[in-house]
Amino acid sequence: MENQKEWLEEKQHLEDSLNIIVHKIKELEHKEKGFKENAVALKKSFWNDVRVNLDTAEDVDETFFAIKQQAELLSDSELAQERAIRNVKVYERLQQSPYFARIDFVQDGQQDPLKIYIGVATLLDEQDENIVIFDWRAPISSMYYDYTPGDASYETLGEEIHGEMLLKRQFIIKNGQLQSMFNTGLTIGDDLLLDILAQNANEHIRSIVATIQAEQNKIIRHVNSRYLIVEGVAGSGKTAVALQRVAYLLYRYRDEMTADQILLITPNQLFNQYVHSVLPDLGEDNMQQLTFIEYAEKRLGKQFQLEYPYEQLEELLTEKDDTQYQTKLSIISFKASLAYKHLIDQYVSYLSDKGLLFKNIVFRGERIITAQEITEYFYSFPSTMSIPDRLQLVKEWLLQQLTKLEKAERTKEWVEEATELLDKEDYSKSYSELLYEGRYTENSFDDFDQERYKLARQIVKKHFKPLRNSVNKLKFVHMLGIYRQLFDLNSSINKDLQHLMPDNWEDICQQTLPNLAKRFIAYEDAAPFLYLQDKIEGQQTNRMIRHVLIDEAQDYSPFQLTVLQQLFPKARMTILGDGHQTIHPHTFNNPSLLDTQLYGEQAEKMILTKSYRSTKQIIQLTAKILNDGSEVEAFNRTGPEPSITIVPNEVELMDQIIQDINHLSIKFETIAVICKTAAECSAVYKQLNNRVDIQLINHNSKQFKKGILLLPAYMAKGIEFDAVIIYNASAANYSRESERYYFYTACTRAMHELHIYSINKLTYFL
Ligand SMILES: Nc1ncnc2c1ncn2[C@@H]1O[C@H](COP(=O)(O)OP(=O)(O)OP(=O)(O)O)[C@@H](O)[C@H]1O
Repeated sequence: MENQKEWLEEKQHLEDSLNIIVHKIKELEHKEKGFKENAVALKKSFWNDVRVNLDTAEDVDETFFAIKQQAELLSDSELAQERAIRNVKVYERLQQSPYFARIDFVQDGQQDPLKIYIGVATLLDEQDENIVIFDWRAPISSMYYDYTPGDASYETLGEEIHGEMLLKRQFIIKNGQLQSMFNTGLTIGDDLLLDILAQNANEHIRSIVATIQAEQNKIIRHVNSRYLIVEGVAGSGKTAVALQRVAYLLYRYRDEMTADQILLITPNQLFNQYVHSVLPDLGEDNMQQLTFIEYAEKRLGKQFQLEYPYEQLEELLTEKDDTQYQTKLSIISFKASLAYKHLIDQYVSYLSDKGLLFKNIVFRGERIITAQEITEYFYSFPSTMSIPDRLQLVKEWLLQQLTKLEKAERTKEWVEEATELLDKEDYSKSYSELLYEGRYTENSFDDFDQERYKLARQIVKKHFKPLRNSVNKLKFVHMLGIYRQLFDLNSSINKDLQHLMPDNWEDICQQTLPNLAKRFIAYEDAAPFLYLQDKIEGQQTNRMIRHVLIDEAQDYSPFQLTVLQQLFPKARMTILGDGHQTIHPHTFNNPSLLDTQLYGEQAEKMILTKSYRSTKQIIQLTAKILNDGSEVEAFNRTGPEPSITIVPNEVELMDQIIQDINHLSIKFETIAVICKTAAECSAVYKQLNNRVDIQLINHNSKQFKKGILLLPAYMAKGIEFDAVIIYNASAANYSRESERYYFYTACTRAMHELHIYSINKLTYFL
């Protein structure tokens, strides 16, 4: 009876809230119409309201200000209209589901409890006086995530407010209809969470706003330290939390920060698509997204061929020869290390006195300024000046030299010839320019010479323009040569800096030089190359970005972190990852980005130990792969035991996988067949393609649709699927200790079912 009464009361409350929302929408639509009409009227009357008078300088100023004022009025009206449209959208979202929770809280010293309804946005009453729905990010809403009924507190404006939470209730409201409600006890609606986690996977990660757990809430709302490091087991919600955190930061700093000042660094384009819908679903604009290789490509891609991380991985994962494998691995991990950064720092000090390389400046096949001349000019400045400062002076000097050379060039024969060959259009352009400059008089004697002179000037200027541009961009610095010189065993650098070079330095040189000769920058060289370039040419920075989040941080090297820190000097950082999912070789034998020591005093670390993605059975099996005693706490959701099947050959394997797919397709929407490499995927695709409807995902894939997917493990990073089939977990396929975490990452993508196959002997990881 009591329940029935509460149900009816809540239904009534929902109806009242919906009425307010309808009222707000109508009001806003009315206002929006007004702003629109105003903008149209302003546009129509724009020139009537501005008196254009250009007679005197004062008149020009007056006209300018009148136009500016009118433009500002128009822009205000358009902005107000945009804001109104945006708010209508927020209310329309609230109309579907105005709130997901209610807490009743009585503050110490007060009598009446406050009923706090919590939703994805704030709703005020019709008079705009009282809050009907609290935004989930409001300080008071924090209690919903942090406490169970009983003593509770929250912090607002630096003050701690204490009291008692009398009730904590959750709602499921869909299409404006109350579907269910339940009072919760110990943790936030285990039932609701269970319900959500048992659902099928999606092409996009979902918002977790209604079921954020207390330990996740701390991360979302943390604002104290410059660096927040989050180490969390597979499936513990790191990505979900990162996205909720962006929404929180946008709310908390809404007057200071916009979505385009937040950057999420992601592993690949597929992942970008996977996470891109959460913020719009929460009514916020999306943050910017970038992969490290995209950044490197923006800076180096035009001049060099860059190796993609997947290419590096494929090469290592398919390397059969153990010695070769170890050599490659050690080279890659040295180039990712802070020891290598130190070597480059010392190299830069060395270059301060000698050894910087320049290019000749060539015009029409002729060296007009030699590299030697530039070198001499550069080193004529004292070495107390920084290299970038000296390069700026060299640049100015070169531009002056070019101006002199350009003048001298005008009388050369080739210019005369080029003038003869000009078409009518160029002539008339030069004629009108001369007229504009007041040098053409229609009747003066030297008009013809003037025109010739003008044309010659134009021709030479046009030919010199690319040179000037290159000088302005410091292209005269021979960056590739400078980087290459470091690996030249015959150069004096190798003697001077020998004490900083590892034992296998010769191997490193032998492997690097042929690449550089082909203008090929291996993935492990990208960050060091950019770092060296910045040290020499001057630091490139982006001061607009205020917060950088690095997801899957375990796969970035300390060197890459340095490059990012220098690139975004104004940014705070949230760094999320799981050491057990390290798959990129450059991180092996190097400090992890999850290690606070890399950041000094300014870092705080938070740990997530509970996994929400997979069933208890899957978590128990995958935890065994780690073999280091580490514990993964499973959320209490059960499912069938994962299967491990040994088959004698590939034909049998295909048959079994097809059987599995057919069987799994009945209950699930997204089934992934995960292979070790793209090469293996291609071979499997050929076999499966005409027997089942399967999507092949590779490094170029930007999105996936629900269905059956075939992909290499590195592309599945960060993503999840209803069921996962591991293609061939044989001892032959996964034999190296360094592939353990790679295999673990693949298996932990499964939410509900995991099926592992092996041709003959199974990998020792299991
Ligand atoms: N509080 C929560 N409420 C509902 N779902 C949650 C919650 N926390 C995590 N999840 C769900 O658990 C799954 C795993 O989350 P997510 O992908 O963010 O984990 P992760 O730590 O980034 O995993 P990995 O490191 O393995 O890629 C997702 O489906 C996510 O929606």
